[in-house]
Formats: sequence, structure tokens, C-alpha cells
Amino acid sequence: CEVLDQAFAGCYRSRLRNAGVVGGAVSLRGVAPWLREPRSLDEARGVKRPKEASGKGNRPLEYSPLHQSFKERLRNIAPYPDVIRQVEENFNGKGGYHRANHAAKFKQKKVEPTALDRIADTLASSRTRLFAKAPLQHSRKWPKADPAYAEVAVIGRSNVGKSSLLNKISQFGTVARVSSMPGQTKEAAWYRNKKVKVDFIDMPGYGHSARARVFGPEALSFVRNRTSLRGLYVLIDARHGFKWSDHEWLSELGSAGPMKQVVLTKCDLVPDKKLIEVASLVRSDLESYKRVERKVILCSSAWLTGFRDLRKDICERCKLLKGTTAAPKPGARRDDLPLRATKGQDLGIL
Ligand SMILES: Nc1nc2c(ncn2[C@@H]2O[C@H](COP(=O)(O)OP(=O)(O)OP(=O)(O)O)[C@@H](O)[C@H]2O)c(=O)[nH]1
Ligand SMILES: [Mg+2]
Repeated sequence: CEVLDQAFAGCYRSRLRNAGVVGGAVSLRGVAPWLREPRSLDEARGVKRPKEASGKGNRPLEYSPLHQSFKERLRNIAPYPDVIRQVEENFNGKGGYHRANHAAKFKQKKVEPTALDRIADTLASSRTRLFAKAPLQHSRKWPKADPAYAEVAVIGRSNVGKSSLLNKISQFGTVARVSSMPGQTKEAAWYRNKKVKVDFIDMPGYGHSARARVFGPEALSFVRNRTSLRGLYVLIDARHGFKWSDHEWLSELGSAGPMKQVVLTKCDLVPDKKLIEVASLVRSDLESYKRVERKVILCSSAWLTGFRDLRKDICERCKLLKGTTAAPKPGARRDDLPLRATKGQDLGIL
């Protein structure tokens, strides 16, 4: 015990010497800063002055809203009226899913379908087939873009539901392979609808999962180099909203590529009140990106809701209406009319 006591005493003595205790005169500098005299009145009151921003290194931290938790951000978001309307029309909303469905059918009977509605219906009922597959990084293996066909691509985090969505846009059957495991789609796949003249590209998803990590940079260079793209649909999971990988990918892409449209998927898995909040949050996050449409399309591949809006958007974006021939008005002079009237046809120019 004595030996131990001596050892401890020696240790304390050396520490006190280091701290400035010299022969009984105690200087507390460096030992207890809270015991020294306050330097100013503010310091005495306990008020901390913000550090003055000097040119280098001392920049004040700017906290973006993304530093808040997802729940906190959901609590603070003010819902957008157009998002509320979309949810009420397509999802449970007021009166439940069945009532909303019934109301939609009732409305459809009354309203005369426009040309855009008709072409969207053609897209829904016509067949789309796989015609090419190629790795994202080998641009030489990509099929050559056909000017007669408008090209749109689908991108998003892995497992967000890209392939499922493509399967339901038109009568694909189960052409695009779907799996609950992230990173199932490893190559870009081209699907062609000959009737509506549009090509869809299913892309591998980006993200932080081990199988999907490589596809982020590859998808970026694909979108930058594939100049024939008319539209890019960025899919976001309705349960989580924008994640870091989405923010990273979109901010890296910047204004490159075609106009982007954000689609919320798996909306059936979210209660309607939360869906309004998440969709509004996603809608407000869009404001920080360039060349992104300031609206959100809500979809569910399980319930097949929201696909009418999506198809119409595709047809509009690809300017598919341009190709359709409108019936000639009586009295109108058009060069593309046949010179001879076929049986029962009123040419109106003779
Ligand atoms: N409930 C529900 N499940 C969905 C929906 N869309 C997709 N899923 C499921 O989500 C899982 C992933 O779907 P995929 O279409 O393979 O996702 P992906 O984005 O193509 O995934 P990768 O190809 O791996 O990037 C599958 O188990 C689907 O059944 C939806 O709208 N609702
Ligand atoms: Mg896929």
C-alpha cells in the first residue's frame, strides 16, 4: 500500500507541475477556464457572441431544411391544393377508394374524351415489346435512335418500382422483370410501341445498396449522352419521399438531359393523409432542381391508379398528338386531301 501511495503522489505532483502549480502559488491557466475572470460583460452574463466570419475556414454553417428529420419536415409542410385534389380523385381521399373510383367512372361517362385521352387509351390497350438490351456504359451497343419513335426513359432508386410501372403503362404482360430484391435490372432495356410510336427505356436503379451503387454514375452518363430522349421520368417511393441518393443524382445531373417529371410510386402503401404530406414535400423539394416539371404524378402499379395521367403526360411530352390526322372541317382547303372523293366522302373543297 505504501508503494502505491508513493506512486500516486508522484503522479499528482508531476501533473500539478505541468498545470502551473509552482511552490504553493497556484495559477489556474489551462486547468479550470470557468474559474478565471470574465473578459467582457457579455461573457459574464453568459452571452456567446457569434464568431465573425473571416474569409477562410470560419464560414457560418448554413442548415438546409434537409438537415431536419423526415418526420419533422412532414409536420411542417403546407399541403399543395393540386396534390390534395389528385389524392382525392385517385386514392382513398374523401369517401374511400371505391367511391373515388365510382365518381371517376361517372365523370368519364359525361365528359367527351379529347384527342389526348384517345391516344392515351390507345397506348393503354396496345402492345409494347422488348426490342433491345444493352449495358449502360457501352454506348456502342445501344440501339440507334429511330426519329419516327419518341424515346422516354424511367429512372429512380433501385426497387422503387420502375419495371412494374412500365409493365402497366401498356399491355406489356410481364416483359420487364420485377423482383423484390434491389438491383434486379442490370441493363437498359428498350421497349417499342409501334401503334403509338413511342420507345420506353427501363434503366437499372441507382442507390446505396451494394448491387445498385455502380449504376448511379452510369445512368448519369447515359442520360447525358442519349440525346434522343424526349422525357425522363424520375420515380420516387411514396413511403420515403426524396432520399439522399435522389438528391445526389438529380443535383449531379443538373440541367443536362431532357425535361424531368417526378412520379410517386407505391402510393397504395401509404395512408391518404400521409400521401398528401409526402407528395407536398416532394413537390416542395423539386423547386431546387433545374429542368424538372413543377408537378408530381401519383401512381400505384398495384391498384393501377394514376396511370391515365401518366399516359397523357407521356403522349403530351412526346408530341404524339402531332401525328394524328384530324377530320377536315367542311370548306377547309387542305393539300393532303385525296383528289377524288371515295364513296360517301364529302371533301368540302369542290
Ligand atoms: N404495393 C406495391 N408494390 C409495388 C409497386 N410497384 C412495385 N412494387 C413492388 O416493388 C418491388 C420492386 O419492383 P421493381 O419493379 O422490380 O423495381 P425496380 O425499380 O425495377 O427495381 P430494380 O430493377 O432493382 O432497380 C416488387 O416486389 C414489386 O412487386 C406498387 O405500386 N405497389
Ligand atoms: Mg427493374
